[in-house]
Amino acid sequence: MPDQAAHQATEALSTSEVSAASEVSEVSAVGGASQAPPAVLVQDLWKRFGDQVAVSGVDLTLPAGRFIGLVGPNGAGKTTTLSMVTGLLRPDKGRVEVAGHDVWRDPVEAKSRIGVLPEGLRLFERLSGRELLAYNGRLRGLPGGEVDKRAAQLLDVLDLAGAQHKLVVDYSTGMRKKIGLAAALLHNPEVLFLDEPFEGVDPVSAQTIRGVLERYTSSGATVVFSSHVMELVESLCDWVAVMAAGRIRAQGPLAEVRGDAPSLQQAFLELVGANGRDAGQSLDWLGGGAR
Ligand SMILES: Nc1ncnc2c1ncn2[C@@H]1O[C@H](COP(=O)(O)OP(=O)(O)OP(=O)(O)O)[C@@H](O)[C@H]1O
Repeated sequence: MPDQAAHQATEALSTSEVSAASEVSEVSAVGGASQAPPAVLVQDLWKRFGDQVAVSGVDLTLPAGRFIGLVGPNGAGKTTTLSMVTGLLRPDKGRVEVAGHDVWRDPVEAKSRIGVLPEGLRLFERLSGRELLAYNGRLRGLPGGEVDKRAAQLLDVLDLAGAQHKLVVDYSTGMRKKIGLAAALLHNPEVLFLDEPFEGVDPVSAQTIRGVLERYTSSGATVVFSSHVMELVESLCDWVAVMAAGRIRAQGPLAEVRGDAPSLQQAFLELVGANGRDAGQSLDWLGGGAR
């Protein structure tokens, strides 16, 4: 039932809303995939916080039109990398292009093609969900009528129509993720970056979000999302980059990165060197009861 609901809901999004993304895929189809710029190109990216090197020499080439997962253990550098790729944090060194535009030299062009749902999303709490979308749409330069139409459709699809006049400060964690996603999608970006988009989201809402994202990528747009949940990445993504200790350990089509391992989880544990790590055996006092 949630599957059907998500399908019907995503059908409600008009084809005009994905037209920019479709144009991208048509270019690839006519000109050949090799001629379209990658969705994201990262070269020799570095970031240090004091003594801590958070990102050390990351190179990434993420193809357009894919559902891409960026995975890695806590502290691997995923958020820092995504922040630099989306123009939110200045790199110490390196180059980032999104859809062929340099994020740091040509930020206006690059940012008009990007949608972002960052970690720890800060929203204007004293606006209603509907007002927040109207504000974002106008900031993005969309005409008022178009903003109204898209906002109403997104609120409907994401099951927020009933809460559209409620203040954002009164939204639950999952509702905040969904309104943040709606704001990130409103201008129909070519590349959507999502930091842990399913965290704190219930299974029905997760299914709805999934439906929206699948519809979005099927029209030629690109999703890049970070997650710790390997089953989710394995079921959603067709391209994966694995990060550990500030470096990329593997990147490529899901099947290639998984290799002969029985699951992405197993491949991940091997790639980040976590296999065989003491998983609590040294805590010989732990077990309840004894003092
Ligand atoms: N503003 C900051 N100041 C100091 N250190 C930071 C800052 N931001 C990140 N770091 C450090 O950089 C490293 C990478 O952090 P980052 O948040 O990018 O990792 P992550 O892969 O997103 O982790 P998680 O999965 O736990 O969210 C960590 O060691 C973190 O402590």
